Amino acid sequence: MKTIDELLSDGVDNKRVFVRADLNVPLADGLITDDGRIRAALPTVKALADAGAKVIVASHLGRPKGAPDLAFSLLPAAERLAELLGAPVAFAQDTVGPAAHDAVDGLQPGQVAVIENLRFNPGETSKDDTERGEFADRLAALADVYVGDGFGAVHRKHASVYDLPARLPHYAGYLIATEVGVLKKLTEDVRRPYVVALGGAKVSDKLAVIDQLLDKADRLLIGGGMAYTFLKAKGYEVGISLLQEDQIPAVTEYIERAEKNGVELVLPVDVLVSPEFPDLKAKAPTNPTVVAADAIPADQEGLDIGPESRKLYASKLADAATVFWNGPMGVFEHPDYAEGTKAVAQALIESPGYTVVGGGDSAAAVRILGFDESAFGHISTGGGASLEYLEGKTLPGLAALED
Ligand SMILES: Nc1ncnc2c1ncn2[C@@H]1O[C@H](COP(=O)(O)OP(=O)(O)OP(=O)(O)O)[C@@H](O)[C@H]1O
Ligand SMILES: O=C(O)[C@H](O)COP(=O)(O)O
Repeated sequence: MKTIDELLSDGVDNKRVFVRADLNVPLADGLITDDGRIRAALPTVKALADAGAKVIVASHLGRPKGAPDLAFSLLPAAERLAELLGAPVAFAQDTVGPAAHDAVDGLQPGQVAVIENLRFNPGETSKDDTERGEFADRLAALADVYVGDGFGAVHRKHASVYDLPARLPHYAGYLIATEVGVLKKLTEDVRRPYVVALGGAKVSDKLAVIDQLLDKADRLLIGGGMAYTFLKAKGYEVGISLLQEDQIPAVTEYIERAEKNGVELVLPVDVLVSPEFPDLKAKAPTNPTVVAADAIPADQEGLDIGPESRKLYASKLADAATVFWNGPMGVFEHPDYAEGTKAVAQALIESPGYTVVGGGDSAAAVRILGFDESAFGHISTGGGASLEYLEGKTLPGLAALED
């Protein structure tokens, strides 16, 4: 993989450089609630601008349906990028149309433009190679060189991630180089005990990584919405908690394999329950009840790990030499259900080992809950991407930068 340093040493003065970043930041009422991914894009954008390139920054935001939808405009991200760069950033209201070409044509060496959300075009995410290729051709017309730096999206076989680099000289940006370096350590020469904490809501997305980790990790802590599928597989009732019924056979096999492989699989011993999902906007108090994990009432939903589980998980993290954590332990967006996630974050901070936070919502949770980012070994910008890397999958956005 050629890196941006090679590009910079060859010289980029006056060249149009397309940077595929991941500026997919969480928004509430049009305001960015966590700008971590924009800050993570800065080293590459700055280095290129400082070297005199005309920098075109492109990204997706959310999952619009292949057509313009202002709720998913990249404008707030472009404005934040300008603030962080301390320099004006042009914004094009389309992606490959006249506005994008005007914005690029108007760039002087050292200036930056952001083009509108790539996913406003059906070609970006199309499963059809020709449709994706046609969109990639139109993107390629904007630039002379491609820099892949959107680590959070490298697991997507999308036009700007996979097809575009094949059409331009391509290089990996600083963020991708850093992220891959860290994850490589976890797959190659991990220091033990290696403890993995998994939570969040997307059980089916995370099953494949559990499958892999059963051969690699020494201890696996399960929390968040996915814990209830495990508790159900153990024969407990889970009330109206998040449950992926169809995954129970797979999870049952994992529980058996963990035992066989000597992997310690740790499940919550108590949980916080409530009759309904909390209002994440108003955040009104909900008076949750603590119940044992095997005694969840039929009409209640488990929304966080309980106080005994918090202590248990912290103790299981205390002697780790390496920790990988992905997915919040509860519905941390509501203060009544943030304690489990806080306890795990705190345990990582106190851990003497090397700690990696695996992206997406967990990284946002760390920052939103007020933890100091520098207290963690590495906070990845990619949730799904880091998990797929650990699964050992070929990631389209990395493969495309390799040849
Ligand atoms: N017990 C629970 N019931 C329902 N939802 C939960 C529960 N615990 C956590 N969540 C939700 O899980 C969501 C995060 O899950 P997700 O799987 O997306 O995490 P992630 O892997 O960090 O993020 P990403 O996939 O975006 O990188 C949060 O919005 C949180 O509210
Ligand atoms: O948030 C993410 O994990 C990345 O930006 C990828 O977004 P996606 O899951 O919508 O492809």
